[in-house]
Amino acid sequence: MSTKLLFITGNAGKLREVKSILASSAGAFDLSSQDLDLPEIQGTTREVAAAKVKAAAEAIGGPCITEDTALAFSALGGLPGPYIKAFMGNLGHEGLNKMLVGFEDKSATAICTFAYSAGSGSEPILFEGKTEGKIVPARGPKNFGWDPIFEVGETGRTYAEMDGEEKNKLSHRYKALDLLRSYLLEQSEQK
Ligand SMILES: O=P(O)(O)OP(=O)(O)OP(=O)(O)OC[C@H]1O[C@@H](n2cnc3c(O)ncnc32)[C@H](O)[C@@H]1O
Ligand SMILES: [Mg+2]
Repeated sequence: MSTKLLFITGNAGKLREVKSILASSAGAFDLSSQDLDLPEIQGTTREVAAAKVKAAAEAIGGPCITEDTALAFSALGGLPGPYIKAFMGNLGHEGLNKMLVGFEDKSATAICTFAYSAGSGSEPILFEGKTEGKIVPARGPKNFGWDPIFEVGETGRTYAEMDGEEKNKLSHRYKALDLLRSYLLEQSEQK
């Protein structure tokens, strides 16, 4: 029997990647999604993720998952981190590069935190994936967020320069989702 997964997100790029990453677990998951406007608190990536899935589970009244993406610049002590959406929206690719002018260290960590709640009132469980890289002037198609300015590890390529399959093998999202997938498969075996 397949495990039902309700992914609360308003982000089409996330949903596309989650579907394609889970496609390798043929038939194990029955994924649906819903867009809810949830409050996102201030705090660490873990605090933000836990609060979001709690709010989602209360609104839905049942089990669900949420996902939070952070982009942490080393030179800025981990900022913008969970606030990357506002920085990206207001400053764009060029502005994000300009934030690091004056710093030699352009390294950054992409962090994905999936949060699972078994239902309203139940304690969230978090699954975290990280991919190291550096911030560079935009290269590649501008389809998804800050993909064009994040050059991955030693690959010499930005996320945007990779095809979906390649990004989904090494991305922050893949690593976090793989942990969530293992957890859910174990749970369903125990039933
Ligand atoms: O409804 P939710 O799931 O919260 O979707 P969101 O778009 O609000 O997403 P976040 O709060 O997690 O903010 C993360 C920001 O980073 C962007 N982003 C997320 N994952 C990304 C990825 O893999 N590559 C590039 N940009 C990404 C995303 O578009 C947002 O601007
Ligand atoms: Mg959001």
